[in-house]
Amino acid sequence: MSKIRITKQFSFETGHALYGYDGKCKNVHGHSYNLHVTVIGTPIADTSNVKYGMVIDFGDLKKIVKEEIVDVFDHATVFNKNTPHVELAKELADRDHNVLLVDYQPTSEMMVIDFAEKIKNRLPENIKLHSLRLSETASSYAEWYASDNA
Ligand SMILES: Nc1nc2c(c(=O)[nH]1)N=C([C@H](O)[C@H](O)COP(=O)(O)OP(=O)(O)OP(=O)(O)O)CN2
Ligand SMILES: [Zn+2]
Repeated sequence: MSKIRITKQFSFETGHALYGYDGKCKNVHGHSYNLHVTVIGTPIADTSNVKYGMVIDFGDLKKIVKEEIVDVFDHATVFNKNTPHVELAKELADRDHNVLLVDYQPTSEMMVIDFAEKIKNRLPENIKLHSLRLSETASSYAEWYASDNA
């Protein structure tokens, strides 16, 4: 049976700031992020399986990505916890803002690496993460490919 890639798209609104950056993105600001998640596998051949003909039910993929990424990052502001931004984060959290501290500079590149690990850990054994595309703006995106990281 052929290997097939299937893709589901997600969007979420997230704030961030790039500590130490030499441009306007050092300021707290936000993006309407767009995430394409592509997995690869073999469509189920067992006619008695309710998921017959599917690599993975789009609904099951949606559940994983929603729980791991969308529900966590949507309407949160992300800061690198290894920088003085941790103080700003604490102030916001104390005022009941949704703050997310991560262990990296929250660029598209670093976020997509984080997302790849989180999604890979949740996929069934027979389904592999093929690639991710994270768009920060209409003209800027970062991609993670399993083949680049084998
Ligand atoms: N390699 C990266 N460069 C930049 C990132 C990033 O994640 N990876 N992030 C930023 C800022 O957070 C912000 O996204 C600005 O990006 P930019 O594309 O420069 O935004 P503009 O609004 O200026 O884009 P235009 O569409 O060109 O107007 C900066 N760099
Ligand atoms: Zn930005």
